[in-house]
Amino acid sequence: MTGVLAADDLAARRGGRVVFAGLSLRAAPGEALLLLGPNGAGKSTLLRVLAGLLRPAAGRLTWEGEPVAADAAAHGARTRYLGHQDAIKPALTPLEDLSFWARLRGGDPGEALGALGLSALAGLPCRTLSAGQRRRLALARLMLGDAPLWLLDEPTLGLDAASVARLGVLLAAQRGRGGIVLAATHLPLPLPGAREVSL
Ligand SMILES: Nc1ncnc2c1ncn2[C@@H]1O[C@H](COP(=O)(O)OP(=O)(O)OP(=O)(O)O)[C@@H](O)[C@H]1O
Repeated sequence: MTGVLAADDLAARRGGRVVFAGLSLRAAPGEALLLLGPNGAGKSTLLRVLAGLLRPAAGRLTWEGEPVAADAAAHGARTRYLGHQDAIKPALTPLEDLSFWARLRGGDPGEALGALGLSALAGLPCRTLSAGQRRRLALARLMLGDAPLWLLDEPTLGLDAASVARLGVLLAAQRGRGGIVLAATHLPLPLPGAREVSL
């Protein structure tokens, strides 16, 4: 499940305004990149471009040397994107949520619940979850199916210390099996040896 992500001379525009230009990066199997910069610098925008959700205004984005735009479905399948919104249906339970995604992607919903400390909440409607519990459920989805590219926008927002440590275990496992992690953050993340990309 390994591969190299490369961006060359990327530019992105939001609302008609250039947010960044001339941005290049490369992430090899097992690597982690931290996207840093002030509010509005373009970190979320860059993650959306890398996820294939936003077309770059200029530049080239490749996976294993092939343009990702040439096969958007393949890029979607290899990517797990965690945005600011947790995209959780309030009527479903955490187990139902993860079971839905497991049917699409594979993996074990019970294991994913346990990894984020959510087993005791498995049968509650998601509308009753706290903000941090919802974030943990969104993070638990990362465990379903092996995707080589994880793109995470403020993954620790709202998490308690124990959950940050649990996330650290997930991130280390992803890198250990040759996956890539790119994370935008204003907070310290459990990503030892991550390279920093400043916007
Ligand atoms: N949907 C949109 N329409 C127009 N402009 C947008 C849109 N989304 C973001 N922008 C603008 O693009 C710029 C970059 O926003 P982005 O969310 O990528 O920044 P960020 O670095 O992630 O910020 P933060 O640290 O606050 O999360 C900002 O100036 C923002 O106002």
